[in-house]
Amino acid sequence: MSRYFAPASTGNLSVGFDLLGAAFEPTDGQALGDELAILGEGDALELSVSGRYVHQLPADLNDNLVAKCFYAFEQAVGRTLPRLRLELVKHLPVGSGLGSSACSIVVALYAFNQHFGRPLSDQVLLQLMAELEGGVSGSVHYDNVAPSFFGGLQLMLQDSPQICRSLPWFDHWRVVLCYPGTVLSTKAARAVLPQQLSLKHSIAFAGMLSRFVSALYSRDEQDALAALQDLVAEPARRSLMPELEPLRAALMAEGVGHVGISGAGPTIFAVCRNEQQAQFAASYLQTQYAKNQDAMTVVCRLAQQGARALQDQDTGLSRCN
Ligand SMILES: Nc1ncnc2c1ncn2[C@@H]1O[C@H](COP(=O)(O)OP(=O)(O)O)[C@@H](O)[C@H]1O
Ligand SMILES: N[C@@H](CCOP(=O)(O)O)C(=O)O
Repeated sequence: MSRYFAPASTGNLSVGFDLLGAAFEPTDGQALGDELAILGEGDALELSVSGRYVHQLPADLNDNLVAKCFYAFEQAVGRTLPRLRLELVKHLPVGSGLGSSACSIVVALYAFNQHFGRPLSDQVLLQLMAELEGGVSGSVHYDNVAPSFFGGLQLMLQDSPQICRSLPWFDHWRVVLCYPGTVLSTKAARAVLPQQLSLKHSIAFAGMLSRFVSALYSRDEQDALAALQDLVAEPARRSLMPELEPLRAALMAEGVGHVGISGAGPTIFAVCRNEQQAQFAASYLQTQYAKNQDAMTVVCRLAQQGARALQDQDTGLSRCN
C-alpha cells in the first residue's frame, strides 16, 4: 500500500484573484489536506471514503473527483491502465474556500502518476489538475491546484510554459483559517463576479498585485500587508459573506495584519504577525464566526511542501478539530 497527501490552499490571497495561491499547514502538526491510499490493483476501480468531512462528499462514488481523475489520467496517458483500489481520507470540508476539490484532484493525480512510473511531466499534470478543477468551478484557474501540488506561495505566470513560480514569504507570519461550517460553492461564488473591469480598475488590480510581489522581494512587511487588497472578487462577494466587514474591523483594530476571504469563501483568513496574535484571532473567529459542528479554526504557517508520498511514520497526521 502507498499513501499520499496534498495540503489545503487559499486561492487569491485577496490581492491576486485567480493568480495567487498559498498552501497552508497547521502549526500543531495536524493534517489539513486530503490523503489518498493506493491499496492495490484490481479488475475494477474501487474507492472507499472516510474522514471528518466524508458526509459532505457526493453519495455516488462515481461522482467523486478521485474517480474522475483516474479516467482523465488514463486518457492523458493514452493507454488502458490497471484499475486501482483506493481510499480517500477527506480531511477538508467541501465548498469551503480551502481548495477542497483541488486538494482531492491534486492528491489523486499525483498518486496515479507516481504509481504508474511518472508518465506525465509536472507541467502536463498541473494542466490536467487545472482542467479538472475547471470542470467543478466553471472555469480553469490554477490558484488552488498549483500551491497544493508544489507547496508555498505560487504566482501564476500568464502565457508562460512554466505556469507558476514560488514567491518569497515572511516565515514568522501565522495565518488563521476559520471555516464556519456552512457551504458556499465556488461555482455560485464565481457567478456573482463582474464580467468586465474598467481600464482604471484593471490598472489598480495589476498595480496592487505588483506592489504585493515587490514588497515580498523587498522584505517590506508593512507594505506587503497594506497591499493585500481584493479589488476584484470581494466587492462582488461581500453580500455572500456579510460577517466579513465587522470581523475584519474588530481583528484589525487589535493589530491583525490582514483579514480576507479564503478562495471563494466562506472560510476567512487572517494574516497575523506572530503566534500570540494568531491565537487571539483564532479564538475570536471561533467564537464569532463558527456556526455549527462542521466548523474548524486552525493556526497555520505556509506549507513549503506540496503533494507527497507519506512514509510509514506519517501515521501521526491527525485530523483537524
Ligand atoms: N473528493 C472531492 N472533494 C471535494 N469535492 C468533491 C469531491 N468529489 C466530488 N466533489 C464535488 O465537487 C464540488 C466541489 O465544490 P467546490 O465549491 O468547488 O468546493 P471547494 O471550493 O471546496 O473546492 C462539490 O459539488 C462536491 O460534491
Ligand atoms: N480564484 C478562485 C479560488 C476558489 O477557491 P475555492 O477554495 O473556493 O475553490 C475564486 O476565487 O473563485
